[in-house]
Amino acid sequence: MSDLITVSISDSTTSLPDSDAYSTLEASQHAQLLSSGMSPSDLLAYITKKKTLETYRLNLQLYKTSGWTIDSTITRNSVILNAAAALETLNRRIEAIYLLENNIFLGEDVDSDLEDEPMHPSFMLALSKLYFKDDLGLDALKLVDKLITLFSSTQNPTQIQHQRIADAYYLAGWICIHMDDHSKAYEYWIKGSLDVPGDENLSRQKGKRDLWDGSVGGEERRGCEELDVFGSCFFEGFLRERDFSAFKVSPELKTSTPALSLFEPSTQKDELVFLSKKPILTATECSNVVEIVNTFIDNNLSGEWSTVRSSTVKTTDVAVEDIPQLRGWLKVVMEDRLWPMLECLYPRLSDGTSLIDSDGKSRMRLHDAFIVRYDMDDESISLPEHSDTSSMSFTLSLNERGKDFEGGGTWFEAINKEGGKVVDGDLGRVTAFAGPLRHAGYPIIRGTRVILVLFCYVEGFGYGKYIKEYQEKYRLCEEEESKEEVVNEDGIKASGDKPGGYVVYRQTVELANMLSKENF
Ligand SMILES: O=C(O)CCC(=O)C(=O)O
Ligand SMILES: [Fe+2]
Repeated sequence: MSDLITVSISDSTTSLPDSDAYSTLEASQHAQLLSSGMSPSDLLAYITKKKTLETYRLNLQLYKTSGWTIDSTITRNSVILNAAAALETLNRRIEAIYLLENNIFLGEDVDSDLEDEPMHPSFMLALSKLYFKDDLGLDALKLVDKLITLFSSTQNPTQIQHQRIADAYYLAGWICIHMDDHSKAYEYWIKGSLDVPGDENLSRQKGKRDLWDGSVGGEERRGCEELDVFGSCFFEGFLRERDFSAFKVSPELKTSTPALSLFEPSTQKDELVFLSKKPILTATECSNVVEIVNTFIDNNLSGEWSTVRSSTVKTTDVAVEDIPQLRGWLKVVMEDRLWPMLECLYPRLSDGTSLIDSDGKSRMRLHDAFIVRYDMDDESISLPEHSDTSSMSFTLSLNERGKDFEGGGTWFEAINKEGGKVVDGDLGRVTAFAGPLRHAGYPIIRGTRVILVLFCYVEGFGYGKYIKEYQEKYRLCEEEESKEEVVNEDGIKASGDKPGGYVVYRQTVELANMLSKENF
């Protein structure tokens, strides 16, 4: 999960500053640097760094001279915030944190005159973002909670305060997602959307719960009949041994597989990946779904697939929540087939509970669902190694190997110590696995492969603490840092991708935007 914060989702355009802020002297200096061999992107980085340093120095100077007593357009708070933002951009986070915590410029000969005053809310929000980026999730959450409490007691909040509280709720949710506690994240987002009605980010998150949670109504079921939902592939309940091929974590890789920590070892028996022996979706259902997706892309995206994630390779996918015709169908599939399947595959969690609550209802919830397309002609042929933001994930094959494509499948690192293993389900079959496992979309070599991917979580089961404990027990963090990527002679990794690849989901891109908003 650490790539969540370290990956910088920067715009790769290399346009130079506009002419207003750009003197002739600077322009000629830059032209010289370019002609001496500097690349445009290096030049842009150089210019940005120089400007940020200037911003920092200017604000330091304003602070030293109490500039706000002369210039009424600035305030002490804005000076401190601007300076801290510049420090963060300059990769001087410790100084930025110190400045916001103490109102003192570290290493500068200037005293604070604000020592005993309570921290300003804008500092709290900025500081919690910095704590979060610095992997201090608990500190960040504590501060953001304080901010939420503070605002809850504010009468008639201003527009700015409204935005700040919406951001605080939004950030709180992301901190929880990063700590692998989806239930708590949605709690913050739902409460936030009620406290700050109309905030787009918060209502979209609440909208996901309104959409996916709760039993399927009769109306929704009837609407699904066309999709052959009640096809003949139905199992009379699932049996782990009979209906699935199970893949064990290789004994040599157990200590480097924290995903094991989510489950009770005696019932899980080191089996974290399962492939259904029979189709879970009928052939008609699969082709109907693919047709609906293609029609959606044609009608809404001018026939062009795009992506909801950020990756080092070209990826094309679409979120199921955005395709109205598929929503009811997916709900029925989850309730009737996928949740019962998980109950038999993952009978007991590491906290001793099961996937059924005390009322006999499933605790499984959908976090995100995507239709993913790999297409040889479109150069989107694989997905680099990653772990999902989920306790359990599914990939379901919506078209046919041999007929529609060759290659592909889901690669898992932990189930074979010699370069992992590709698990490839045929049409309508499902691969279920523990989300924190390292896996990849293995490259196709012909045609178009279409799959449905689901990220799920268990209501009330925050698994972050189990992962952390496991990592600490086996000191995985240090190992991971020093772990070299194993690359074959042809420069390709066992997972089928090039070295250094990553993939992060839409939520991570949104998160990165949120963290950099208003300079933080
Ligand atoms: O292509 C596959 O089978 C894997 C897809 C996957 O891991 C994902 O979309 O998160
Ligand atoms: Fe994945």
